[in-house]
Amino acid sequence: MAEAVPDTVITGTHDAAAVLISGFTHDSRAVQHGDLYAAMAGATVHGAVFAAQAAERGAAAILTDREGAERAAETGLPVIVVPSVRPVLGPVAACLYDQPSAHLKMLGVTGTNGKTTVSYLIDGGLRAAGYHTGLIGTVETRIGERAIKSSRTTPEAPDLQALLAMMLEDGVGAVAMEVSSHALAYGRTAGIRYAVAAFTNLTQDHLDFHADLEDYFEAKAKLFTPGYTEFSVVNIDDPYGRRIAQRLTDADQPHWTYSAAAEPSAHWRAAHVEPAAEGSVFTLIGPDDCRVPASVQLPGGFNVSNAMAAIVALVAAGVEPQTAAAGVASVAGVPGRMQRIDAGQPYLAVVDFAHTPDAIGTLLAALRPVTRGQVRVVIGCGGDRDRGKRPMMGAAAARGADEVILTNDNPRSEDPLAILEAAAAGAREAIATGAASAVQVIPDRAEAIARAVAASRLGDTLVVAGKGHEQGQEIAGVVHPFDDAAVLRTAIERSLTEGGASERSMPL
Ligand SMILES: CC(=O)N[C@H]1[C@@H](OP(=O)(O)OP(=O)(O)OC[C@H]2O[C@@H](n3ccc(=O)[nH]c3=O)[C@H](O)[C@@H]2O)O[C@H](CO)[C@@H](O)[C@@H]1O[C@H](C)C(=O)N[C@@H](C)C(=O)N[C@H](CCC(=O)O)C(=O)O
Ligand SMILES: Nc1ncnc2c1ncn2[C@@H]1O[C@H](COP(=O)(O)OP(=O)(O)OP(=O)(O)O)[C@@H](O)[C@H]1O
Repeated sequence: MAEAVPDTVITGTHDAAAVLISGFTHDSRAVQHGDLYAAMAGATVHGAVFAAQAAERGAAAILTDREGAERAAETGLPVIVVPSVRPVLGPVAACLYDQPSAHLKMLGVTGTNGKTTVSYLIDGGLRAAGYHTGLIGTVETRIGERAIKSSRTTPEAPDLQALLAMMLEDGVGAVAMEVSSHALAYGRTAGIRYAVAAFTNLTQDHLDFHADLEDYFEAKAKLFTPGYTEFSVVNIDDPYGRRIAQRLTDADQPHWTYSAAAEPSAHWRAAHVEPAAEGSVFTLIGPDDCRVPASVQLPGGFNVSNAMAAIVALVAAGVEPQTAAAGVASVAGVPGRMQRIDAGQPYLAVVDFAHTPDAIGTLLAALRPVTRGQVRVVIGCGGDRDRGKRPMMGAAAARGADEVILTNDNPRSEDPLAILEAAAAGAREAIATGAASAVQVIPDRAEAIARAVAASRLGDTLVVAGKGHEQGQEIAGVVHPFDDAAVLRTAIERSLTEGGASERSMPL
């Protein structure tokens, strides 16, 4: 390992060179017998504080920096001291697990919105091409048919490399994975070189973590450089995508651009787009007179863009265009992303994960053309995260929906009413400047959903947004079971039994 990481010093009373390492973790609470424990500086505490705990749990050695060296040495374990721990986590983990990603076709997706959706669509295309697949992202990690719940969008490097090693052992040939900006800023994917990386879009999010939008952009832009990827696929309908494409052109790096808005300069364009509540049909036009009939089972124009990202990435990874399009078309749905809830009600009911101002605006705009009546949205904002986006989310909801019910998302450690007030202020501001929306605040999420269901009529659209696939609601540090899809379905079923109005039993 000392060769893999420059400026490494190994200390301790043992013969460090002879120590056998069987696993690797950055969390003392997860240490297992024989693990290397990475003790690093965090935003709140230095991991070396937990060196003794790691030793008690059976750690074989400690990897740390100069700041942590003394505490780590007190354990009596061999200590590997590097200038900074985070940047070496990926290369060290890759080395310990024998470079699993070198034997896998890796496809990475980044962008503020669409990572999960595009990853699932890529997975569908890879399966159609005959691959045994792996999937890593916000909703779950999948190794073939086996699903493991995710706690991060992109796992920390030791966990990520361990997952890739498990995939390889299971016979996985290709992996679709989400690459978050946190992962790029922290180097969680260091040690992986992607065959293809795709960029969907960039709008405001995560400004609790990134200094500003430019810092957020530069974190994402890293993925589209030769050290990270062999080939880039970039959405040039997005202004930040255009900046990345320009950099790739200037540096003569291999890439394809795509545009759902039929931008003539794009390598890949969508034509003859037919949107419907069930999804969209379109023709994909690409280089060398390539014309592929394509479709996506997820409603909304932005899902045409997501389908394009997936098909183009698959083709860049060597999949035949027709096979890629057929695989993407075969994906029946993505948990909590434009997920239709059908319980026999005469209106469209959808659960969606939109939790940024842009995603809410895009979501509501996409639902408007497939709605004959009113668009109604139930939405809240998460606590302990980007505060600046709350009024913007309230405003986006008020501009896009006829009726907005503001409710709790995951307030976490914050005062739920203060979060709701910030979102309501944005909604009021939007109404003052022309948005024609009725806004009410119902903090209890189940009650808000029930009230929205009670108000919904034939031809309306009801969307419960913000929590998507999540199975819990975090209030004051406690996670209570809560599943938007289940709560919405139950509320609809109850309203149909209790209501009985003839209007309610009519087909959509
Ligand atoms: C903002 C952020 O990403 N923070 C990450 C950061 O936390 P931190 O710097 O505060 O760490 P810390 O609490 O000071 O602890 C320092 C070190 O001591 C260790 N420790 C701590 C306590 C203990 O008992 N034992 C122990 O070993 C920690 O594992 C850590 O290595 O380092 C920790 C260890 O690597 C991460 O778990 C933690 O992710 C937190 C939990 C998190 O919520 N991250 C989110 C925001 C995130 O990464 N999200 C992205 C994107 C999502 C999206 O696109 O929507 C994702 O990829 O999931
Ligand atoms: N291409 C897109 N453009 C704009 N909005 C989108 C796009 N794709 C999805 N969305 C919206 O963003 C929400 C989140 O989508 P998705 O989970 O695929 O993105 P993500 O990047 O993985 O987000 P996260 O990392 O927060 O999970 C969706 O529920 C939808 O409302």
